[in-house]
This record gives sequence, C-alpha cells and structure tokens, in this order.
Amino acid sequence: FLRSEKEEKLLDKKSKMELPAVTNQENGLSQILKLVMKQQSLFYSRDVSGVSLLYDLLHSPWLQALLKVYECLQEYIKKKPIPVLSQAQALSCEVMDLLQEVPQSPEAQELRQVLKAKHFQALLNAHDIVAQKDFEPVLPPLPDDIPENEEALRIVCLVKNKQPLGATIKRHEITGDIMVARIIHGGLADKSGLLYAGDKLVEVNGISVEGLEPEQVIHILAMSHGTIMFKVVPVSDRPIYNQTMVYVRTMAKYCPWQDPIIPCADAGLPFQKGEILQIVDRNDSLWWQARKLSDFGTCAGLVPSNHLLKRKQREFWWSQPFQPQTYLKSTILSTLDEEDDIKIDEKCVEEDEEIFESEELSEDEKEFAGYDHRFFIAGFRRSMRLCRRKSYTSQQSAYILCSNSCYNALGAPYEEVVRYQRHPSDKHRLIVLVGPSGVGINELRRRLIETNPNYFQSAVPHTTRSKKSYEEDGREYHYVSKETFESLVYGHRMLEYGEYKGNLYGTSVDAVRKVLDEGKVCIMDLEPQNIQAARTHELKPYVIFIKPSSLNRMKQSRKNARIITDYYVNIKFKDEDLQEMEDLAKKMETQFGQFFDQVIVNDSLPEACAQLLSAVQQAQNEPQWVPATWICSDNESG
Ligand SMILES: Nc1ncnc2c1ncn2[C@@H]1O[C@H](COP(=O)(O)OP(=O)(O)OP(=O)(O)O)[C@@H](O)[C@H]1O
Repeated sequence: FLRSEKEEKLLDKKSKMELPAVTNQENGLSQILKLVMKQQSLFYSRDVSGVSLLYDLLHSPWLQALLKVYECLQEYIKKKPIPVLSQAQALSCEVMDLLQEVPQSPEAQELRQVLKAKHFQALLNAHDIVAQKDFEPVLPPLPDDIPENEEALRIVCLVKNKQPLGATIKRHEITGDIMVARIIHGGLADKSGLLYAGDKLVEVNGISVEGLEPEQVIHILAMSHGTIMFKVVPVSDRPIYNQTMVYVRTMAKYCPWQDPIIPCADAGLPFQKGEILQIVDRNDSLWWQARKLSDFGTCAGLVPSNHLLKRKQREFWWSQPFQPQTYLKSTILSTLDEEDDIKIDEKCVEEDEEIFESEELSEDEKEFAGYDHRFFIAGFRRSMRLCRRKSYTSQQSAYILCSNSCYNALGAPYEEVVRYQRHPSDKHRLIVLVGPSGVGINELRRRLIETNPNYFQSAVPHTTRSKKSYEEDGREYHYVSKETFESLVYGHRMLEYGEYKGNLYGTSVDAVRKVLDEGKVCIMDLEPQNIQAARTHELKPYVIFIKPSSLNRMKQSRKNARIITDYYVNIKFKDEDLQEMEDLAKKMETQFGQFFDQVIVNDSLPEACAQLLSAVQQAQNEPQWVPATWICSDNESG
C-alpha cells in the first residue's frame, strides 16, 4: 500500500527499515514500483537474498516499458474505451490461414511470423479478455416494497474547527422547509462536496429542524463544536458548476455590515474601490461569490452582483449628486478670493505668458516655462497649467466629463480586468500623473524627463492663442484656429482642454500618439475627471496618483517651494494652501481611486522621483491588471 507524500517523508526520516504501506489505489502501479526503487538502500542494508535480482528487474528496460504501457492503459480506462472487436485472437488465426494461401512474399512471411509469435498471441489473448469483460458495477435489484413517498436521506458529518461552515440557509417560501441556500466557494461545506444548495435540512446533530426559524438553526450550529451531523434530503437537480473565472476591478466601495439586504452579512466580502476580485460564482443573479487576490487561500464571500450594485449605486448617486466644483476649485483662486490684497514681493504677472519675453527670467521661471539648461520640454507652459484649474469652461467641461464618468461608473460597478504585459515591440503605455494642484506633479514630471529626454517625453499641447515671436509651432504648442480646436473637441480627439484668458488650451490624442509612435514613453498630467477619456485600448494609460505627505511634513519640506498663479509667478505656500491640498487629495482618492494604478507620496523629492521612475518601468515591463476591453476587442472605449 502507498502512503501519502507527507507520510512518506516522515517515513524516510524516521526509519528506512520499514516498508511503506500502500493505501491509495489511485497512485497506481508505477508509483508503487518507484517507491520500492526508492527503498532499495533498505534491501541492501538488510542483506536479503535475491535483492540484487529484484534490483535488476526493477531497473530493466522491459519493466520500464511495461510501466509506460500500464500508465497509458490507466489513462484509457479513465476514458472508458470501447473495443473495436473482442475476438482479436481468432481474427489473427484467420489471417494466418489466409497468409498461407497467398503467394509467398517476404512481407507476408514477416506478418505471419509476427502473428504467430507467442508474445503477440499472449497480447491478443489479454486484449480479448479485457474486451469481453463487463466493467460496469452490477447493482442489487431494488426491493419491491419501497413506499411511494419515501425520501432518500443523506447523512453528512463535518468537523467544524475555527473556520465557518461556509453555507447559508433559508426558509422555503412555499413549503416552509429549511433549505441550504448557498454553498460558499472554498468553505468547509464546499470542500466536503457533500452539501449542495437546495438540499433540505431535516436534522442537525440529532435535533429536528422542523418548524424552526433559520436563526434558531444557526444558533444550534453556533453552539456545536467538533463533528456536526446533518441529515438532509438531497436536492434532485444538483447545480452544475461550469463557470469560467473572471477578474474584476471594483468601481465602488462595499461594506456588507451596512447592507440591510445582504442574505448573511457574515458571509459578505467587504471591498474598497479599485480592488481586484476573482468572481468564482455567478449562479445567483443578485449575489455573486468572490475572493480577493490577497486572500486567495480563504473561502469566498458574497458580493452584490453587477446588476444589484448598479441599482444600489443609482440610489446612492441620486441621493448624493456629484459636485465637482466643491473640490475642483483652485487652491490659489480661493486664496486670492479671500485675500485680494496680497503683499508678497514676488513678481507680478500681468499678461498671459508675457513674462517669458522678458530678458530677466529667473531659472525657476524658465523651468516653469519648460526650459532646461540643455533642451526644451514641451507641456510645461504656465497658461496650459493654469487653464486646467482656472477656466470656467474647463470647470464646465470637467463637470460634463465627470458626469460621464459617474454615468460610466453607474453602468459598470465592476470592470472586468485581465492581466496584461506589454510586449517589447508594442507601443509604450501612456503614463498619466494625477494629483491636487501644487503637490509636485510638474516638478516630478520634469525631473523624470530630464533623466532621459530621448525616452521620456510630454505631448505638445494645442492652443488657439497666437504664436509669439520666439515660439515655434509644434514646440511650445500647436497653434490652431478656434474652429480647428473645436472640431478636435467635438471629434473626441482632445484628452483634456480648457479656456484661459479667452484662449483654448488642450492636449490631443494625436499629440500623445506622436510621442508613442516614436517609441518613447509619454508622460502627461491630467485632472482626474479626464482620466476616463484617456482610458482607451490604444493608449492603455497607467495612472499614478501623486499624493501629498502629511501637513507637518509638508510645512517642513515645502518651505522653499513655490506655486504659480495667474497673478504671480511664484509665491510661497501658506498653511491653508497645504491644508487645501491635503483635502483635495482625499476627495480625489475617494472619488477616483479606482482608476489609480499606483500611489506615490511626494514627501522627499528624490525618493518620490525614484519611485516614479520605478513605477513607470513597472508599467511598461511588468504584468498589470487592465480592463478586459483593452485586450479582448478592438473597441476603443474604455
Ligand atoms: N517633495 C517636495 N519637496 C519640496 N518641494 C517640492 C516637492 N515637490 C514639489 N515641490 C515644489 O513645490 C512647488 C510646486 O510643485 P509643482 O509646480 O510641481 O506642482 P504641481 O503639482 O505641478 O502644481 P500645478 O498643477 O498647480 O502646477 C514647486 O516649487 C516644487 O519645486
């Protein structure tokens, strides 16, 4: 008899003098022989006569070949082969007779010899015996005196330790019987394979459940320890489990203990926005069973189905309409609103970007404009940055886009995802940086580009404002007419856009595509409500949220930091600015966290920079969860 692998190891350790016992038939003859061969040292040590003979036999190529045949046969037996004929030996005799009659040819002679050979005849004989045998079990006849209404009972014993039983019960609406409502995937009941949804409960630990409320049955179960015995009437149509696993990203937050309609809160699986779940059972249209990637070994939990969550979300959104203005309001604008009379000796900026014509640009100002000591970096212009947060139109469009995102979220509370790893010959994924104004996005983006300007690049934005004498079309901006700009917007070719001082600014898909087509990594910053527009199969954006560090840390680290406003090139951060940055970050995370692939806390700049570089490399070279639509179809929408 064979022992389990664990027992075998123990046996190896404890004593090599004992012969292992075979208890598991499934392990097969080959396993037995392998085990015996493993124990050969034991034979030698005991000096048993004939041991060397056995050793030679075990290692002979004949026996090895026989083992292979045996293993193949085992496989065939599992598939229930049907013999073509059951009289192969008789047929071979007939063929031999015929061969005697045909004119002698070397081939006919050879075939006759093969058929005549003792081994071959023995093989055919064995074949016929197997082919003629009926392997189906013969069941005893049913007794004639079974009462008409007799119900078959199944007795199930489960040993309960600390883990829950993994089954829920309910009262049948019509019959009033206590039924097994569902079996939780991976739980004790599921692993036993003895209880099924739909089984009628008759007794628990010898106590009849007739007339009891489900809560009373649960109480009996809760009080029971060790082995629990269930007497059940098995369900006649056992549910067939043939679902493919799907993985989803959660687009909403869920807490079972706050959900009044969950059938069993303890069996619920709480989740935050943006978590990846493995959906293991979708048989119930209202309640699915899911597992978190981080807790793969544990049993599944109940989560509301797509349909149910959509309903819940709709109720939620109706009761709490989304108001982007409350947190899209600029830090700086609100500061200026409160304090018109700012007495800071920073340089005052009169006109849109006029300052860059001045000979007296400080290094800081140049950097803000996108100038480095060696090269020009597109996409850092002040107006472009300010239009994002200042322009009324921008806020309106933000509202529209955001409403769309909310609508999308309503449409799909779970987003099906698949594991995707970019092939080296594929275009790079777009890197999107998101964060509250002033957190350091431009600083990080600039530093990242400077590490390798031939590899990292920003997209060149579009503007409707006229070109300045020192500017170059396609370098600072693509200068286009208002009509062209608007046609790009209506054609959904703008990832983001806004208005600043009467001019339109925005970044187009084509500008991003140009960078990607050159084999480079495109880095751009977006307002969170515009992420949805970038989430396409073509761009496959990897979204990094830049989060501010704690207020106290920022008060220290941002002492020399400067922000740009529409009035000042750079002013120092005030405590209120930092506070507002923190509040804004929290709101962004709550509202849009499900879209963030990575979060980087910008505390120490060099560290945040290193993290950003590593995140960008991960995005391009390591497998990531992405929406299934990006991979499975040519559908452009995200
Ligand atoms: N970790 C940090 N430690 C100290 N200073 C920082 C840090 N990160 C950024 N800064 C500084 O904070 C200021 C604002 O950063 P930056 O202009 O990059 O913000 P931003 O997020 O791009 O804001 P906006 O979107 O409003 O332009 C800059 O002076 C920058 O050098």
